[in-house]
Amino acid sequence: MNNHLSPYMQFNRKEWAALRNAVPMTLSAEELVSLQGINEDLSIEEVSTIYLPLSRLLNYYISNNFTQQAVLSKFLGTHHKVPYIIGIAGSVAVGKSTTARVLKALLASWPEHPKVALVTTDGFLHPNKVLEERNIMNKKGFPQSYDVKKLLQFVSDIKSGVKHVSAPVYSHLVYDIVEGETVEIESPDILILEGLNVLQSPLNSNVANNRVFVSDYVDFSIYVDAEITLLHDWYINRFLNFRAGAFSDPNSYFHHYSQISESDALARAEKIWKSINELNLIENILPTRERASLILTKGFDHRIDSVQLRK
Ligand SMILES: Nc1ncnc2c1ncn2[C@@H]1O[C@H](COP(=O)(O)OP(=O)(O)O)[C@@H](O)[C@H]1O
Ligand SMILES: CC(C)(COP(=O)(O)O)[C@@H](O)C(=O)NCCC(=O)O
Repeated sequence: MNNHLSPYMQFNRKEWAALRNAVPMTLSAEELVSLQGINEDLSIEEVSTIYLPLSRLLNYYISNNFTQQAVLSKFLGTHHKVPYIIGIAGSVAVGKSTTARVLKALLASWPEHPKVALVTTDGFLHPNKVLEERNIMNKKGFPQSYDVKKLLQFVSDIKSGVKHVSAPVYSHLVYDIVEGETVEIESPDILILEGLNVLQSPLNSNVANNRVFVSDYVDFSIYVDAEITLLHDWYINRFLNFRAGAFSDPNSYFHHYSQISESDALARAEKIWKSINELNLIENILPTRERASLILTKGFDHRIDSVQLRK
């Protein structure tokens, strides 16, 4: 059902899936296997019902953008080619990185084989050392925990056509920035920028008098949404999975949680969710949802129930 006053066209799962029929799409057996490697819980039905039509839609937008750039090149008499940036935002544990990795694989499998790079904004968090000095370890993921200036410089370099750009790396397992590790970006056609802050504005950033937003550089933005109770469950599950994987790895931040009882670890995870991630969602992430070009709303089991596309 479409509400005339809403800036979005609304599709339920069935309506969105039907769009796929208008443009037949197939994936090779090899491509399906490689997608399953991204996340073993990701269903292939979900990929073909939701993510394939989405990648098809993005393909249209991106082709259109590249055609416009070719027009500009003709007009200016120069070679004008700038990467297309797709932003993916949403709560901690909603599935941003899984969505980003699926889209990366699908976009790269088009016949044109565009070069797709993926960067997560976690890499632009201040290292734990700085968060500790500033006494904001309990604000990790909040606007003040990011080096926004560095992040803006990164996206600005990409959009200015700088050929070689590098981004710092964050590890969930180490629970910190990995010193000396970077992702190297070499003139991609498409950059997927994933993180809870990609739609945030200077109003909640830590750069005084800054008038530029990360989203100013984003061509198409996706907000992945779900009810808080589901997000809570997905966060706790992921925490317990990290804990289970950390029993034998003393370098993992979660190793500590593998040394205490499961119920104590669970109580700790509940507390972190409530006092940090849920609070951040309500104060800083959810208010950015209506700035997105597209909203994917998940239900039980990460199944996408509805899609809203900006008119
Ligand atoms: N489409 C999906 N189907 C099944 N499980 C998923 C899906 N997307 C994410 N998950 C699971 O949900 C949890 C959070 O996903 P993740 O991609 O790490 O979220 P985020 O990057 O938003 O923090 C992980 O345990 C992941 O395996
Ligand atoms: C590093 C993060 C801010 C990033 O979020 P994500 O990539 O999981 O969406 C988050 O995972 C986090 O560590 N939050 C702080 C509280 C905690 O969960 O430990």
